[in-house]
Amino acid sequence: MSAIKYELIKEDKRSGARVGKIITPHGEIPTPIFMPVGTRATVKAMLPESLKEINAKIILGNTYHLYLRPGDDIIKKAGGLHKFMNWDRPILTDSGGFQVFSLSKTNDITEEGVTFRSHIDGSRHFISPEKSMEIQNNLGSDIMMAFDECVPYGADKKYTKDSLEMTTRWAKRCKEAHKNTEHQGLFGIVQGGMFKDLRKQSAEQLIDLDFPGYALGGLSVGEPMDMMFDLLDYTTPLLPKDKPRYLMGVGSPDALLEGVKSGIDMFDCVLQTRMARNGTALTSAGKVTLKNAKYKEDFTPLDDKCDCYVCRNYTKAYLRHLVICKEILSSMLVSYHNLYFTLKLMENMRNAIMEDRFLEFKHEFEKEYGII
Ligand SMILES: CC1(C)O[C@@H]2[C@@H](CO[C@@]3(CNc4nc5cc6c(=O)[nH]c(N)nc6cc5[nH]4)OC(C)(C)O[C@@H]23)O1
Ligand SMILES: [Zn+2]
Repeated sequence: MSAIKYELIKEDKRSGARVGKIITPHGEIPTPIFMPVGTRATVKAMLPESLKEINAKIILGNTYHLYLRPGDDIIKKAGGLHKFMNWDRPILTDSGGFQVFSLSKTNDITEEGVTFRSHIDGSRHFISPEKSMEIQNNLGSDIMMAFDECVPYGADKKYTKDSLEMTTRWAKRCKEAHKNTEHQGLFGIVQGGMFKDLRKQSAEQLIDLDFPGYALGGLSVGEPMDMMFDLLDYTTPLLPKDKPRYLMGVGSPDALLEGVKSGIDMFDCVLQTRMARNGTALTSAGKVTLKNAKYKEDFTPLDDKCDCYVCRNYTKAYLRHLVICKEILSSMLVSYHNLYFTLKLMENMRNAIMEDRFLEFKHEFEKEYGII
């Protein structure tokens, strides 16, 4: 019996968009949903109470980072990641493979697993599918991701095919090593690079292994946006309708709209909080770069269409002042607004799908945001 169940509530008649609900041991998640990224047991500059205020339903943690610091053994002793970070809602943990490739300098990939040097102190480590399962089990996340190889953008077809076939073998090993099936669900990750036939092969092989949910990996890795959207449109419908689909590492408002249109249910991205720390806000009229001198005496809210705590209590001039002075509060307030804006966009998409006006909503948003 899987710890993760999905209920399909409504399908859009004119696109792949759909509304659903994911039921997890730590609560229910309405979909489509955006998941704030809490890599090292914190969504940067956000209190758990603030995350609840903006209606965050699920956050991400990361196996690679938490294994290196503070150590999954310490988090286990603390009673698991939920207790350790004071977050009692669902948590999804990525499996570590991707971070090894994107963060650590030297890594040696074999059938057994990956040997790498820590990006923190250069110490040598080894992660296998079994080790990734052990770490995620110690963390106690509601949704665990299979250990996979994310091939770099531009990898050739032979390498990509060999890699996806190893990722399938690793997924099988993860499933066999996955013990705590009552309390933790395990999602497979579709690879296949930029090749549609390999994406199909990867999806079919993982569907045969029967996971409670499927992620699209190997995207948002530097490929052109329209290439990602084309692969999305092709691959998403290959996945089971009665299981959640998760697009890893995506994304900006335009990518979220396209992903929902293709039938994606779950998203995560560091963009919202990373941009905030650089003083850039997402608003209904597009991006606002607060450092711009034109905001020096602009005493209007960040976004006059946003009803969040930040837009109700502060002005662009004040936020610009905080950013220029590199005040810690600037990261807190702009992160709060960017995440609220993104979660509100997902809620508005869910409502539009329920009311059979998703494509109209998408067009209106894109026009006002400046995408079209
Ligand atoms: C969009 C934005 C701002 O997000 C940033 C930066 C560069 O892209 C990101 C986001 N893209 C991304 N693609 C992924 C693919 C996989 C994957 O195939 N497997 C597994 N296990 N996890 C994955 C996680 C992923 N995250 O990846 C890092 C390098 C984490 O920084 C993120 O641009
Ligand atoms: Zn706001």
